[in-house]
Amino acid sequence: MSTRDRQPLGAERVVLRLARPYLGRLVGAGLLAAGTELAGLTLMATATWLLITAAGQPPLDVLTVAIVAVRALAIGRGVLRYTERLAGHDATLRIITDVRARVFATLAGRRTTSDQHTGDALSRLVSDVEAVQDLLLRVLVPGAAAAVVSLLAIAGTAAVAPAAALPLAVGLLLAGVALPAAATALTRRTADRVAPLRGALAVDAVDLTHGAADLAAFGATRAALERADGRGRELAGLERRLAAAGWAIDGVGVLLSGATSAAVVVTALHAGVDGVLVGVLAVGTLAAVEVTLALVGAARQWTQLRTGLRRVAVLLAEEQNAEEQNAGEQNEDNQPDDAGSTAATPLPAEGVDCALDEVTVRYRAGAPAALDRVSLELPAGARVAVVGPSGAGKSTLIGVLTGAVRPESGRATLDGRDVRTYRPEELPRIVGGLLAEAYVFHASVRENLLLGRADADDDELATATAAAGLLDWVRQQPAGWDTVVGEDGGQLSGGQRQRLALARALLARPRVLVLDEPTEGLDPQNADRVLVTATGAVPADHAVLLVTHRLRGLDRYDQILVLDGGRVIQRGRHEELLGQPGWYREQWLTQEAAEGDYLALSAH
Ligand SMILES: Nc1ncnc2c1ncn2[C@@H]1O[C@H](COP(=O)(O)OP(=O)(O)OP(=O)(O)O)[C@@H](O)[C@H]1O
Repeated sequence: MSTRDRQPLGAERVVLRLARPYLGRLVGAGLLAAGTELAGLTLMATATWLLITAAGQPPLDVLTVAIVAVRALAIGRGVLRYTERLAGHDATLRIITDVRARVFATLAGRRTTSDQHTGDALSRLVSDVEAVQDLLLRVLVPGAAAAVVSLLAIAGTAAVAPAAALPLAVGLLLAGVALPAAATALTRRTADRVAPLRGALAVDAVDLTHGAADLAAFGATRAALERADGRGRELAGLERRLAAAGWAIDGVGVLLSGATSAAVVVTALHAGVDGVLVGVLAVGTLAAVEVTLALVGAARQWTQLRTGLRRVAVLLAEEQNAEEQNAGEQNEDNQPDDAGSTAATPLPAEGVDCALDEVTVRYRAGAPAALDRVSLELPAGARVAVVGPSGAGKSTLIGVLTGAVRPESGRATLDGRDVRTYRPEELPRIVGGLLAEAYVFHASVRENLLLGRADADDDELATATAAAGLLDWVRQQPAGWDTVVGEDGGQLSGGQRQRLALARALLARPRVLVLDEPTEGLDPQNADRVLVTATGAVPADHAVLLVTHRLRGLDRYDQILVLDGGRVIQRGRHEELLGQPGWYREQWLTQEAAEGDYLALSAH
């Protein structure tokens, strides 16, 4: 069966498969939880026996063992509870660290779906991964403990009063199976709506925060707040409904506990069991049913967790399919250096030859192709520019090169090897640079730059910053390299922010430098100057792929690709393209005319 045909595994199975390396720890936690509950039950039964027997004022030595046992059980139960919590959380936190890393890797490497909201991603990383934690800690561990304690309680009762074991078994079955099933049926539909609603609310929160300025500018703040408020109220309503169902079920649980205890007492009395033992059975039954009622809570938790778990499972299945597909493609390539794992591949020492081979990209099935059979040669040291109208597919082409966008067909290669067979931490050192909407961190200029290359010294920082046209500004700042730039570079102008991102890209010195609109936000003269100094700072054997709207300066480029609607409509050098009718010449004439007007205006 091909990996494409494979259905995602059930959510619980996906999680359990990830938990497999930690199974020993989880079983240990389950046994400790069972031990804790058993210690509690035995404590109640022994204390009851002690109280009833002591009322008859027997000699002290009759009571000594029970007194010691009560003390030991009381202390033991606390110790067991503590170690159970430690073991359970230790196992679970290890598992969810794995899960979170995988969910993050899948979300980070993904640009192919349209439901890409930061808030939704955040909700997947936080709430949905917490669902995995809750499944293990609040469903599986207490569930296992309740099952073990129930069986031992029935066995213990059967040993003391065989007739009383039947009503106890029935009560425990009702408490541990029927009531949890009823709880699930009652709350499932409501619970299914809670997780997506939480995701939507997280999306609203991120939109309201990050988009506050734009919402205000368009007078849409009130409508957006009302929408989020409406969702918040709907969520609160659902949570209230879940809580009400929970209380009702808890009430039934208490009734069931009393009824089971009464049935056990009546049966034991009929069977002629000793009065003291009947008391012990009554209290023991109450304790056993209470432990089993934990399964109702577990079932309720499980209904609330299912949607989150399913979303995590779908993501993890996606990641696994991608891994398997990559492994398959590598084997198909059958190149000598591809024989082992991707981890074993050494980085190419010098510049690399990069190419796109008949690449087609579609963001959604049935949608028009964002790239349609695009081919491109970018040998080591080449300078290639990609131009075209907005939405032509330029950023998508960069996404394919950097491995962020998965082609529907065709492939991007570095020295003949598919970019997607490189490890995620390895690829950016070979192909990378300034991508669209580069993020500037709320940190100092130096820290933002060092993200490009952690071991760069001050001279290298200065060279890259000068090439990006930002060095003078840095020198003018009282704090120099330590100037803090604000959240997403909020304390910089648009142009300074862009130059900082460009300097970081230059400092990283990838063998194929991609620059997506590197001079956006700069005035025309500065844009031209910065582009010349920036590309001049790139080592001669490194390739440069520039995406730009501005055609000035492209006469220095070896090849220009004109994209429109995802297709290459023109290809050639600047002079060749100017010499033929088409988008490039028209755009050049328009820009030159506008530039003339701009220069005339700025001269006044
Ligand atoms: N993540 C995405 N999900 C769905 N469609 C997308 C996504 N990213 C881009 N597209 C679509 O793919 C097409 C090409 O987009 P792309 O961003 O590559 O164009 P572009 O040439 O870089 O545009 P611009 O010059 O405006 O940045 C567009 O129709 C766009 O709507």
